[in-house]
Amino acid sequence: MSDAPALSETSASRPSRRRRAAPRLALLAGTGTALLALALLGPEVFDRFTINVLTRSMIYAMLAITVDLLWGFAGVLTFGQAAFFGVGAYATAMILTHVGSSPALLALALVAAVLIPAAMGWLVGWMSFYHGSTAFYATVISLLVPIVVTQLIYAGGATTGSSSGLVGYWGMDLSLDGYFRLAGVCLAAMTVAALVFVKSDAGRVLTAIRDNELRCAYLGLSPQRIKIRLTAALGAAAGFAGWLYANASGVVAPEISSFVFGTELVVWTALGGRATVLGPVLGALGIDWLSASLSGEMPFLWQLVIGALFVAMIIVLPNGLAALVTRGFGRRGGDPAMGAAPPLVEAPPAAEPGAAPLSDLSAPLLAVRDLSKSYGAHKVLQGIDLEIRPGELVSLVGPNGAGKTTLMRCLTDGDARSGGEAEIAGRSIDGLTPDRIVALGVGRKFQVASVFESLTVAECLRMARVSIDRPSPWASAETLALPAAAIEILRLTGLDRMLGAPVSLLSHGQKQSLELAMVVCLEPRLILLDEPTAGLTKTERATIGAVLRKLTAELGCAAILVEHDLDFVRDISSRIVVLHQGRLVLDGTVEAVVNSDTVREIYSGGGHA
Ligand SMILES: Nc1ncnc2c1ncn2[C@@H]1O[C@H](COP(=O)(O)OP(=O)(O)OP(=O)(O)O)[C@@H](O)[C@H]1O
Repeated sequence: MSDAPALSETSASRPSRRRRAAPRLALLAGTGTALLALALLGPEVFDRFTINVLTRSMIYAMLAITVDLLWGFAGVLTFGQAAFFGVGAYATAMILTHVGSSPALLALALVAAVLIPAAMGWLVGWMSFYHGSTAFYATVISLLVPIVVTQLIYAGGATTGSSSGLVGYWGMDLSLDGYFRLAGVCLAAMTVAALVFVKSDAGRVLTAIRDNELRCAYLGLSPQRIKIRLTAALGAAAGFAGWLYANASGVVAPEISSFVFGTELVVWTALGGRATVLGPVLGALGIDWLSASLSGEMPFLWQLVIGALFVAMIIVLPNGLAALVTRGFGRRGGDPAMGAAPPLVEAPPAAEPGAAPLSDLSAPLLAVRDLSKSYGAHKVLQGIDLEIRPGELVSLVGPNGAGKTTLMRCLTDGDARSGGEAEIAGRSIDGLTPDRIVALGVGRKFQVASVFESLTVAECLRMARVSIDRPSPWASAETLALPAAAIEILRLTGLDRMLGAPVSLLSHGQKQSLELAMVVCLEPRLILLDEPTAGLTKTERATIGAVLRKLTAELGCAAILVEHDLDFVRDISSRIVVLHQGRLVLDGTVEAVVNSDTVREIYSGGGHA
């Protein structure tokens, strides 16, 4: 793919890419070096009390990074990471207490401390993110899991040590300084790995999910599956931190798996700086160390002081401590259109999507029979029969509330309709989730532009290709490889000169065009467009019309266009279908429908069923 010829490259893109890569590398190198220096030189500088406290704080900081990846980057507010940490620590302490201590048993404890929380994380993820669950439900589960784990520890008797915990077992043969250095090196490694991951293309997927889960699903991704895997992986990382903690502290107690500790982790992450990686590290190190120091010096006042400090920090540094450190790194330039972006290149055509290949081009790409949809007793769609073939541009018109958007939903979510059949390229969509229907070759553009507000134009387009080009978990692709049709949309709308611009700065029309380009990036065979020209200028409308005509007439896609602008519909459609009060009342050529008395009656307010 990288051999493909460069089709477009703004004069600013290459130099600015270098400009932006430098601060990123500086941030990585600076963070890694600072943490390694702390790990290696700390024992020479600090007293024993500080070394003791900071060893624990650094382990907590590793745990806080897992909270940040889930909450800051993927948008899943979690109080449950303490449970995975506790399970890892207890698995270690129980093996070392009840089985014995040897290098082999320490290794066994490490395996158990990672695998058990990973399996638990997968189960918790599955319960939290099953199809149809809500963010609130996931957060409630994350509160319940630490409560259940803590209760199991209390009920465990001599096996878990109940409320007294476990103490007196032999961990690794390391001195206090040795544990400090080990914790510091592990924290440095985890921080750098997390920073590399969140800046990679795979890491951007988490931000995309946080921004707009529905759009992710309609780009062929499964946010549920991704979040389940993330929960399992971060459960394993928290378990590893638990293993280190059990070794370093020589004691485990039920409090380390409690939701109170889970909540503290969230507070540290928020005060340090959510979605920054550095934030949770600074938050955990700073607040845990400060709490430990103040609690010794002011046993009755320290919580009041810490509370006042929290309030002051929220007012003075709403973006967290990390904002102080990262202020000089990676700031975007003043002109959004001149932001860094990889050069555009043409991508080779993707492999045939999952649906049966269309050997006969006259065979329907979409076949709908007797489709119906009701909300309770309210029948929104009834007896819809529709067939669409490759190359057709079918406009779906009808007054407000006729059921047009509902029909689009029923064609892109296999669970949405109440009755009837719908097939894409001969394959029933029964029970298929939107991402699986996208894999059959369907692209959907929503009525209100559905893009990713926290990303740049180029990053949005890259997300649109993730289901086709597997993203790297440690790097950002050097080029932006898109289908020729998507590149043409970008050129016609001028977005090719704004690839580095943050989406939040785009106009309404630019967002509509960007979403259309993202849908076209999927190389769909059937495109569903819900009012793509709403709010656009005449020129922008003409551009979208030209693109749609090319996609259907020249490239053989089929398209269903929901549109209120009848002049636009007349100009570009090959067929018009009229929906009225949930029924398909007309299906014919442009001339036949436009001149029909039924349409005049419907649009003049008559035509009630
Ligand atoms: N989630 C829902 N629950 C209950 N009723 C709904 C729901 N979604 C849509 N409806 C109803 O279904 C009917 C059709 O709505 P729909 O949005 O599909 O119409 P439309 O033709 O797309 O209208 P518009 O042109 O205004 O977008 C409306 O009466 C609407 O109130």
